[in-house]
Amino acid sequence: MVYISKLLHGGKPIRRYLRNGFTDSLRVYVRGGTGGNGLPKFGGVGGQGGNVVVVGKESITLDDVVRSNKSKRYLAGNGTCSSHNFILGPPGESVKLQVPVGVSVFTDEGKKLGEINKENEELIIAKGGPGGHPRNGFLGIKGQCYSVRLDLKLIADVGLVGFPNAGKSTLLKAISHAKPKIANYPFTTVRPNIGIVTYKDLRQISVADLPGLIEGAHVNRGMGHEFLKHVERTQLLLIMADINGFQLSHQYPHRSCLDTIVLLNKELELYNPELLNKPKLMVINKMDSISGFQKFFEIRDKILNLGDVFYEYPDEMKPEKPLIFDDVLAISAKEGINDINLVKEKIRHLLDVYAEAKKEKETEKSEFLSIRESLNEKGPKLV
Ligand SMILES: Nc1nc2c(ncn2[C@@H]2O[C@H](COP(=O)(O)OP(=O)(O)OP(=O)(O)O)[C@@H](O)[C@H]2O)c(=O)[nH]1
Ligand SMILES: [Mg+2]
Repeated sequence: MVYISKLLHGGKPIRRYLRNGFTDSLRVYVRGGTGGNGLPKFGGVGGQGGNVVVVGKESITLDDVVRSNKSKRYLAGNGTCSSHNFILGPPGESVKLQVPVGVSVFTDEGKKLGEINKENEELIIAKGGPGGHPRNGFLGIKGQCYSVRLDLKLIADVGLVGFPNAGKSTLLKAISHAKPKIANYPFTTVRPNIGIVTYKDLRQISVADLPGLIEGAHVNRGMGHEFLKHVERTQLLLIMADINGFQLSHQYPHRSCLDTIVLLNKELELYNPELLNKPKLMVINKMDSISGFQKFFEIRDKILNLGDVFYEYPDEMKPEKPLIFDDVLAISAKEGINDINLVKEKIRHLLDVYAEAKKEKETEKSEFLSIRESLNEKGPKLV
C-alpha cells in the first residue's frame, strides 16, 4: 500500500495531513532535565540533563501528536548525581517528540527555534542543564523550560489564492474528490482544504484551497495573512479572481476583477516578496456570467502586463513588483467541464516544466562543481 502511494506521488508518499484534514498549530510544554549534582569530595561531575528533541515524521499529523500525549507536556530526565560508584553521573534521558514534516517551532515570544523539513530531522527545543562540577559549585543546573508552538505549514503542490467568493472551493471540488463547503458569501472557507487531483496516468498532485484574502489582510483584516504560510512551500500558486470583481459589503467599495488582482499582488508581496517568484497561474472565473468574455478580453493584456496599470492606483494599493503569470485562463468552475480539464492539464504542465528546469539547473551546478574540483586537483587553486 505504502509502495503504491509512493509510486503515485512521484516517489514521495502523500503526507497524511493532506488526506485527513489537520490541526495546523499546537502549543506544548517542554522541559529539559536538571543536571545531576557533582561530588565535591572526589571532584565528581553530575550527569547532564536530558534534552527535549523534535523529530520529523512524514506519516503523522499534529492530531496524532495530541492523541499520543494528551497532557501536552514533554519532560526530559534529570542527570544522575555523581556518587562513589559513578564519579561521572550518567546523563538524563532525552525525550523525543515526533512531529509532522513541515513544522516550525516558536517560543511564546515569537522566537523561532527552528524547523523540520525532512524525515528523521532532529531539533533540540529544550536543552538539559549541565551537571554540577567544580566551576559551578557542584550543583546541577536546571534545564530550559517553556511552552512552545508547533506550527505546521502545508507542503501541498499547488496553493489556491484569491479574494473570497472567487470560486476557489468550487474549483477544488471540480478537480479533486475534496468536498469543501461552497456558498455565495465571503469567508465560506475558514480553514484550508486539501484535494488530491488524480491524472489518467495515476500521477497525483495535492492542491490546498485557502480562506479568501482581502485588501488589508496584512493589517489583519478578514482572515488576515495567517493562512498564507501554507502557500510558502507550495510549488505553484493558482491565483483566482471573479470576472465580476468583489465587494465585501455595501460599506466597502466595489473592486473590479483587475483591482482584486492588483490587491492580491500587494497582499502577497507584503506577506513575503519571495512568493512573487513562484510559478503562477492566473485563473479568471465565472465566465458564464453576462458579458463575461467581453470583460475578460478588456483586461487580459493588462493582467499579463500588470506593472503597466499600477499608475492608475493610489499608493496604498500599489505593489512594488508586478506578479508575472505563466498563463492566464478564463473558466467557469461551476459550468465548464472542458475548463476544468484545461486547468488540470495546465497545473500538471507547469509543475512538470518547472521540475525539469530545476533538475537541469541542479545538474549544471553539479557539473560545474565537478569541473572546478578537477581543475583544483590539477592546477592552481580556484575559489
Ligand atoms: N456563476 C458562477 N458562479 C460560480 C462559479 N464558481 C463558483 N461560483 C459561485 O460562487 C460562490 C462562491 O464560491 P466558492 O467556491 O465558495 O468561493 P471561494 O473562493 O471558495 O470563497 P471563500 O471560501 O469565501 O474564500 C458560490 O455561490 C458558487 O456557486 C462559476 O464558475 N460561475
Ligand atoms: Mg472557499
